[in-house]
Amino acid sequence: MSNDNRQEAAARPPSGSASLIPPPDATAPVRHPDAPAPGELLGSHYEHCFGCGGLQPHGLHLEARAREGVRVTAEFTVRPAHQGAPGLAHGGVLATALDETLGSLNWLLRVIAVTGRLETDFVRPVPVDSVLHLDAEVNAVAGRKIYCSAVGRIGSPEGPVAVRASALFIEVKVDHFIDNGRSEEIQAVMADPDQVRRTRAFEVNP
Ligand SMILES: CCCCCCCCCC(=O)SCCNC(=O)CCNC(=O)[C@H](O)C(C)(C)COP(=O)(O)OP(=O)(O)OC[C@H]1O[C@@H](n2cnc3c(N)ncnc32)[C@H](O)[C@@H]1OP(=O)(O)O
Repeated sequence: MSNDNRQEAAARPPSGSASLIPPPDATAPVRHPDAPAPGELLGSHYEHCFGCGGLQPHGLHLEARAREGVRVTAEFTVRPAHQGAPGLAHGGVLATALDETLGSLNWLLRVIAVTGRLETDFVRPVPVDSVLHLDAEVNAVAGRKIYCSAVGRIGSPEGPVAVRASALFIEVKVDHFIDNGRSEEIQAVMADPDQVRRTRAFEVNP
């Protein structure tokens, strides 16, 4: 793709399916009064998470930071282990970085929500050793449905757009994990007061 065509693609709004368009009765997202302050690092929701967990040796180690409103930013350094084509990031890894950044918006709403749908536009290849600057926000909420979007830019927050995503997150109860997760990990989490505290931080009515 030529540079002109890439610029045009970056300027285009993401082409989303109908289920990613908020319904007419959707409302603006509300930042929870106890949400982390703008500028604060959000921390990991689960230390073994592939996206953000510090104890996950194969993970992306994303660290998201709260911003004003219902918005977060994160940086992701593309390592050789993240390659798809020679010297370039794998698209699935980039989608994971977007998914994790979008998931961290949970901290600002203080709800527990999982990805129902994630649509990604890959606008430009991302070379190994690039730092991808991710910026995600919640656009609207309708009942349990959280409509959000994210963009990733190469090299700086003002750098060229490489990826965009639109997503629908669905609010769930803690039981979603207890009922569906492997019992080994669920029991380990429940026995760890720090992990219980982290999970509680997402709940509006703990
Ligand atoms: C402790 C904090 C944890 C934070 C984790 C963040 C990590 C990063 C984010 C992730 O990667 S999460 C992991 C990947 N996602 C999943 O594993 C979710 C798997 N899917 C499910 O468990 C269920 O399908 C889901 C909970 C999403 C929905 O099932 P439910 O039975 O609760 O809801 P339901 O199917 O009734 O749908 C509720 C509404 O959402 C809509 N919906 C659900 N899935 C949709 C979908 N895929 N596309 C469009 N709309 C969808 C659905 O149409 C409906 O709309 P209406 O209320 O208007 O009728």
